[in-house]
Amino acid sequence: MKSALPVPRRRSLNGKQAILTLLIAGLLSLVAGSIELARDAATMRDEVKNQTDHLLALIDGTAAEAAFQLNPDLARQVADSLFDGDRVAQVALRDDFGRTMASRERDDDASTNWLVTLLFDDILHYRRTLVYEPGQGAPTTQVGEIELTLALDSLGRDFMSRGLLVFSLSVIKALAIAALMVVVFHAFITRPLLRVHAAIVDTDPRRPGEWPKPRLGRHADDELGHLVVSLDRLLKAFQNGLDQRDQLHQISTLDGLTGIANRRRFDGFLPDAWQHSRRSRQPLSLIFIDIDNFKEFNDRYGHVLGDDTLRAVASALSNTVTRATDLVARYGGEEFVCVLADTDMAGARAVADRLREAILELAIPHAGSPHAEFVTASFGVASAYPAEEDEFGFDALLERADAKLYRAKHHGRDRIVWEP
Ligand SMILES: Nc1nc2c(ncn2[C@@H]2O[C@H](COP(=O)(O)OP(=O)(O)OP(=O)(O)O)[C@@H](O)[C@H]2O)c(=O)[nH]1
Repeated sequence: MKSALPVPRRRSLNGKQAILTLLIAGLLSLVAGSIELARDAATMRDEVKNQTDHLLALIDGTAAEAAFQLNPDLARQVADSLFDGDRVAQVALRDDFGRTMASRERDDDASTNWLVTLLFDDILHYRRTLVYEPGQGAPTTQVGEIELTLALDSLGRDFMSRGLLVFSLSVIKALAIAALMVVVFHAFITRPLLRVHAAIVDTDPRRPGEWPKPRLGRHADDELGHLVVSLDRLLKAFQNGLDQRDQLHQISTLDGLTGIANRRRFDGFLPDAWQHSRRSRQPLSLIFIDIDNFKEFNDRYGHVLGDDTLRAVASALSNTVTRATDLVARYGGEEFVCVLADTDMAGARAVADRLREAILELAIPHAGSPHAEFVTASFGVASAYPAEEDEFGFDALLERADAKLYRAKHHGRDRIVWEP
């Protein structure tokens, strides 16, 4: 029967593991990306300084020549060559008196962000003194200067596009490692764990010792393998406990002398049979059986033979009533009771006839019996169709069967008395 309890929504261990790993990976990739970005910014600063120094070194001779000759055309050519592209915002070439010989300037975008300003503001400006070397041992002369300012917006654009690439690559690397970790963890840890979980879920709680113990292969020697071994021991011990409980329960419901069901078993069985009949709207019958003049038998043949007789009668009764839904029990002393499920009065009388015959067929001598030379028994039969509202009617059925048995005894024994 299915439990009516609400089944809690199961969350996937795999899913949790994947989300957690991705979260950690995301966090790590942010940190790693930022570090990469900082390193790239430092590299870019060095590159920009070196390139600019190199550029200024390249034009240094020509610029000095232009300043020395006070040649504005050459000075313009120098300024133009430096101003090529968008990296330079402003360039000016001055003679030794500070007069501007050539200059170029473009508007720098003022909206450049704070990070770019912070990173590059201190390497934007360059000023070089122009020195003329006449050669042939003549002394060098200072002839002017060249001033150059780099464009912050251009540097910012370059840095942003490089940074985006570096940062994206770092994030992609971290995510790829995380995905690999998810797959590896799933294969090595989560999947075997889930197999243990599935095996426990599939275990029949009534037969825990027969659980489908998972084979974990390469995990046999590690903690997972030990977990399965410990679980196996635990479930087997649990199974032993259940088996012992069942054995004790069986022993406690069996009669020690005859081996058939005892009074305790009968007391539990009758109400259940009654409820079953109520539900299925089937009749239920009861037969009380009492060996006749058994006191006399004991007195004449002794208790040992008396016990043998009780065993033989019990065996005859249980061999006659063989349906799984019926029960033969020793009610007490030399008295037996028989519960017949789904059986009406006619059926119960037929069973009682067969039981009487079975006892007679034993042909156990009973010299002291006033009415027969063999052991006989008296029978009281009662039957009922349990009504839906009659939950405890089995007590009345018991009383009625007992009353019939009393009448059978009263009317000379060795007989079956039934209702009405
Ligand atoms: N050997 C033996 N005798 C038992 C056992 N249990 C009950 N008895 C005997 O069964 C006898 C029952 O005697 P009564 O109740 O007087 O009934 P009865 O002699 O059979 O007479 P009716 O039932 O009226 O025919 C008693 O002598 C009990 O000692 C048992 O386990 N072993």
